[in-house]
Amino acid sequence: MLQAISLSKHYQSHVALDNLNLEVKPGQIFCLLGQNGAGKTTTINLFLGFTAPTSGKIMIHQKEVQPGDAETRKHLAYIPEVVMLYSSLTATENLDYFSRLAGFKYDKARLTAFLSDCGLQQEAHDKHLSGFSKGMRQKVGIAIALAKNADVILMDEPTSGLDPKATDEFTGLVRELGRQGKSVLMATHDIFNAVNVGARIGIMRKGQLVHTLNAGDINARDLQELYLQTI
Ligand SMILES: Nc1ncnc2c1ncn2[C@@H]1O[C@H](COP(=O)(O)OP(=O)(O)OP(=O)(O)O)[C@@H](O)[C@H]1O
Repeated sequence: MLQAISLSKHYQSHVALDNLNLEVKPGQIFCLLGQNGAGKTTTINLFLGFTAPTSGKIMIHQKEVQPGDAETRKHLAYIPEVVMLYSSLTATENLDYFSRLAGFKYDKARLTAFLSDCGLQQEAHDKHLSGFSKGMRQKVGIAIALAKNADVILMDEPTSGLDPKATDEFTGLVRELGRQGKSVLMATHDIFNAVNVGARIGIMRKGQLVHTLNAGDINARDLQELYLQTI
């Protein structure tokens, strides 16, 4: 479980996050919406322990996150807008390498199963990443998160630049992560996708979480209207 408690982050006199409270339960997908500069990436970076809060607390499984803390990082996986992988290695080699870094050693059959479960076509498994589309890289990124056995997955605009089919496939994978009991916090600009995938939706403005709602209680059109009124 993820919690932000009265979380604030200041950069000199600039307030990037202002007393943010949010919770993502196991199996829950939480989509964070907000204009450029609203504070979504700052929130994710604080959960990742990349930077320290000015005040307030970040909790992962009831344990406070300290910047650079290896213990809490074990539970986390991160899917950024562009997943950084080794272009000169194949999909299987990347998965093997990052799994080992996280302390897991899998045989070839298991590595293949992770990649297939994430929808990467078999013929791509042993190809170098240099020829992969963004959607294919995102699938390898999710496979790494699964292989790492992370139960908290943080995503920063993971569908930006994906075509509608790749976005739909990605959405299916994220829903599956939720079914497996993972907590997913996703920053996105994609209102339709947020309604489609998100159990909870938060709208941020100027570092504050202004609205939190259930995806089931709103359609994309009404959410867009609320979003435009909010920002
Ligand atoms: N390292 C930094 N130093 C100074 N200001 C920063 C730093 N990082 C972020 N900010 C500022 O904090 C605010 C929040 O930025 P953040 O990147 O979290 O927004 P965002 O909602 O993720 O935006 P986007 O949708 O463009 O990714 C912005 O005003 C940004 O300029």
